[in-house]
Amino acid sequence: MIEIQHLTKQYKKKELALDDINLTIEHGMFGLLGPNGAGKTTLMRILATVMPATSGDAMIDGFSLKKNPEAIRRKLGYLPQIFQLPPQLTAAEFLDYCAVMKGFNNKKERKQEILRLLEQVNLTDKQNRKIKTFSGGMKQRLGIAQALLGNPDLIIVDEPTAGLDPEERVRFRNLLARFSVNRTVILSTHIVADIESSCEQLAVLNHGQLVATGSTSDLTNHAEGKVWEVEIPADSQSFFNENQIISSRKTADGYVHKVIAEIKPSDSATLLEPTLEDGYLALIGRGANG
Ligand SMILES: Nc1ncnc2c1ncn2[C@@H]1O[C@H](COP(=O)(O)OP(=O)(O)OP(=O)(O)O)[C@@H](O)[C@H]1O
Repeated sequence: MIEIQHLTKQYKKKELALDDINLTIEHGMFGLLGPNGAGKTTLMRILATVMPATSGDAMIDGFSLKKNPEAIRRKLGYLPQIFQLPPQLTAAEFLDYCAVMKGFNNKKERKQEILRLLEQVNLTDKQNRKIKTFSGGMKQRLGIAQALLGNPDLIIVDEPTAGLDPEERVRFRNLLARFSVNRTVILSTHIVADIESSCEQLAVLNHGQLVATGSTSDLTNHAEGKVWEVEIPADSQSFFNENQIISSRKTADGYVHKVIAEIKPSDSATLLEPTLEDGYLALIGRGANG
């Protein structure tokens, strides 16, 4: 279990990247959702002991991040948002190198561990191929294999699906969900679909602040009674601002907008059942993404 207590981060004299974060994360797959610049990477890097917090602490399975980062490092696997893989090495050579760095000194044990990991991430038949020939999805799977070295209790994965095609994204998400059965996996993303099917619990960060925690249905409920379908005839002007519009489609007579509004925006507007994405967009204060 992870208990984050009053965690704050300030980069030089800039505004707070994390502002007094308090959060409990249990076993299973946990989603950390937030728009670009929300503070997700900052939080992931602090939990992964790569960077210190300005103030506050987190207890990870009883160890303090501040007082005992080495003990936490031993229990932790981390896949950063941006990582470089050596293009000339094969998948097996790369994992062998990582295993040596992690202290696997026995050659036979190291080999067994690498074969186990390659199988887990479905790269056994690619183990002798050079990394420079790998697709984005294969590189991410190799990245998660190095994070799984030593069977850590906690895996932190920062925006892993960026740049993957839809099929690879689904495959990677399923892979993470499988690994979360006996451990904690924290998945940070700005893509709601990454969280929807796989995370029981989640938190939403925005401008360095924790704006929601709970289940996916708790998040969906933030948009309850606020999502409307509105028809705008071709000869009328749309009266919604960009932040309210979730989606638009053209019809023969004009447009149909899906919008977020606290009150019924027009007589003909129809109330819709919110989705998780609607809940998220309502919470961070915008309809249109980006
Ligand atoms: N090394 C740094 N020095 C100064 N400011 C930084 C640094 N890293 C991040 N920031 C700032 O801290 C805030 C949070 O950034 P962070 O990268 O943690 O957000 P994020 O949610 O991960 O966003 P993204 O999805 O774009 O990576 C942003 O305002 C960012 O500009």
